[in-house]
Amino acid sequence: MEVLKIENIVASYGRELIVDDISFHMKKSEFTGLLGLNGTGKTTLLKVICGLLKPKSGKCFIDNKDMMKYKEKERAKYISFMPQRHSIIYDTTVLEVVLMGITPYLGTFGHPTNEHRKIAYDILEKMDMEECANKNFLQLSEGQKQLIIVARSLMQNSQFMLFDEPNSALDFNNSHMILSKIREVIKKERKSGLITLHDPNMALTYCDRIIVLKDKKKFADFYIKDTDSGFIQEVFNKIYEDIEIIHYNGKYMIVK
Ligand SMILES: Nc1ncnc2c1ncn2[C@@H]1O[C@H](COP(=O)(O)OP(=O)(O)OP(=O)(O)O)[C@@H](O)[C@H]1O
Repeated sequence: MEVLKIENIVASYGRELIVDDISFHMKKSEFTGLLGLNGTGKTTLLKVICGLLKPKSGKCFIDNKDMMKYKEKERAKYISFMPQRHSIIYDTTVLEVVLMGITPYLGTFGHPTNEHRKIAYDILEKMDMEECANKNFLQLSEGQKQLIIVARSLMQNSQFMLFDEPNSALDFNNSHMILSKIREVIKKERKSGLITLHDPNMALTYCDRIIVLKDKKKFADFYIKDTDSGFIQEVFNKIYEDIEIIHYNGKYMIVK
């Protein structure tokens, strides 16, 4: 699996058009930030890409196979989606939540093996969360829950990983930790990530490429290292207004 092609996606809820003709490709070893103001359709687009929402028109292809031709469980082996809000409402341990990531690989009556448990522990350890493994998930703080849901996505180990604001409830340190962890997995294992973020500086720090949505359309799509600061400033000024771009330690940062 080399490329996920997102082609001419149009999506709506009822009559209201939300995403209008968006196309791009997700490639191996690439980490892409999806930016845009509240309500610009970022989550809607992610839901279409992972197959949770049927588009009005347009298609997604993995290596030229229409993704809708895959059964849900099969598709989950190729694409993971970390939603903004988890739907876990029953008592279960943190470890069991992380192990849910392995479900697409198990048969109907299959259970996670000891090897799976070891992998889940390792992921928790890398996030400094191993001491929580046997705690009740529902009793964690919202930020800790968010870390565990990211861990579940990493456990799923899909080629294409989608994350919807995985750092929205995280403190400054954990926010940086989780973004650098996701980047590390993408680079080491040659995966491909698409992440919605509200802080453009996090995107400029950790992503290779930035896609910006505006007025239901793809407004900009650029690779940070190939793009000059003037262009980036122009794009972000049209979104965030009155910003300036500064160059610090080899990275761009924007200030308002
Ligand atoms: N289930 C739904 N039914 C109807 N309208 C919806 C639904 N989900 C989202 N919308 C509408 O679609 C538009 C885009 O929402 P979406 O959640 O995709 O935006 P977003 O860019 O992810 O926003 P945010 O940054 O606030 O998370 C919004 O106007 C929203 O009200």
